[in-house]
Amino acid sequence: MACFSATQLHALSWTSSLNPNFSFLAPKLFYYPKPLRASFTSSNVEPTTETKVSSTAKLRELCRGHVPDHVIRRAEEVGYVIPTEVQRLALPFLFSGRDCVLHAQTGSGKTLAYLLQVLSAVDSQRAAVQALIVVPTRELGMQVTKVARMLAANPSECDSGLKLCTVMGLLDGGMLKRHKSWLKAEPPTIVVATIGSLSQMLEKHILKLDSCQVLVVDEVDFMFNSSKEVSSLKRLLTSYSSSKNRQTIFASASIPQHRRFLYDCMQQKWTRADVVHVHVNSVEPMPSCLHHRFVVCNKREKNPMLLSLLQRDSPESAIIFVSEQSEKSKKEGTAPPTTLLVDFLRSSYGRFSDVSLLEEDMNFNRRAASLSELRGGGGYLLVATDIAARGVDLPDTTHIYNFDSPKNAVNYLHRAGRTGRKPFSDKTCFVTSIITVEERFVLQRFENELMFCCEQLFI
Ligand SMILES: Nc1ncnc2c1ncn2[C@@H]1O[C@H](COP(=O)(O)OP(=O)(O)OP(=O)(O)O)[C@@H](O)[C@H]1O
Repeated sequence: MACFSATQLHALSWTSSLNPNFSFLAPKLFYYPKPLRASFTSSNVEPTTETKVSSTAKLRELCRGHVPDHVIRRAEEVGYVIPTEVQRLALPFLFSGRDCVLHAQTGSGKTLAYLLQVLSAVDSQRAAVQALIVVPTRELGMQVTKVARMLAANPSECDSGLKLCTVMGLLDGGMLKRHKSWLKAEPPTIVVATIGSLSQMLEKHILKLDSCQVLVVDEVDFMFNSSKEVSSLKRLLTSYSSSKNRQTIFASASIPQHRRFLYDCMQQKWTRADVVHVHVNSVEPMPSCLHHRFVVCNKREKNPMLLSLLQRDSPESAIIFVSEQSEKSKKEGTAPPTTLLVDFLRSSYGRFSDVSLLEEDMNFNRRAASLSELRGGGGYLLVATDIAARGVDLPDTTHIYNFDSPKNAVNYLHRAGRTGRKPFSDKTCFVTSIITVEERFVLQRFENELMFCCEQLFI
């Protein structure tokens, strides 16, 4: 094995981050001197006196003078009293108006961090779109819209005749006709949008971003990696509005080659040059309360193996990830693997009254119904494709099962991150992969890249 000095390694890691061809150096993390738990990079930003926050400060103290009092009260009412680490570190930068890349573990509270800044920047008395939040899926969009509306709601001011901050969900599969009338009649203060619906509105000049002060792109690495979305996203960042006239916030739990990404942000003018990279927990990309396990079996034994695992674990609430149906199998008219598994579980596993399903090919209403049923309370068993892996917040999930292996380490991280989503809880949650012997080395690669250890179960 080649041996590098710390300086050489730093240089290599920098080069590898800038040049995608160096990505084979991924396990470099093992040779790194232990990085800081939280780091501020790109423009070598260290917290200044104004941005330094005591580690015991409550969310109220952090937000005072920036976020309207009724929003802070709402946040407290729903239990957001102590800030999470990313909130404590990022909010001072966000409130100062700096562009930020929020790079922190799944379930660490990035949504509340950017929503508090959005609600501090907008003026609800102005009828103009002042903040835009772009998300990759309708499901995540509905969730963010709901949290934004919940925080913005203020019945007492409504009574006193003051206008409330309005939030529009401009999401794929929504009623675009109704949204057009809404935008023309009285523009909402905040728009949460998927890029497809947003682009239609921008191209037809129904939505204008002249007054947009804050632009958030959630799950930013996913958006830049999606061939369908990337050109629209780039147009949004540079043509439809200018980084000079807005605050830009990017968020994700995974930003592979983040130095390269920050370099691109500045070079391509997606952000201003003094963008801050708030990187929390760079040593541990996944929450530490997760216990990772695997079982080995033949492909044909996967169903009974899953059943044995469910009977053994007796999960309170679980998500089972299954691969999407291949184009070939669609053409052949075969039933999707998700449907087959749901049918199998419905007939052989009686612990839950029903097994829910969430996948791309379902119509949007059924997808929405599936998620709201789960949020209704009580335990659930959800069979899903990777559509549920990004951003979806079902905090009661205690177990994740990878019935089919994720395509890469980033997908593993986001699937695993659908559990362990209670920021101040140490309760162990389980991520279990059902693999064949041949897949063991792939899982080992994920373990190296994401720095976790998987225990083998013998059932
Ligand atoms: N300060 C807080 N106190 C208590 N709970 C919080 C706090 N901030 C966020 N949460 C809760 O933590 C959970 C995860 O938050 P959120 O969805 O923002 O995570 P995230 O960082 O965006 O995760 P992902 O990368 O998976 O999208 C949510 O259920 C949210 O309500």
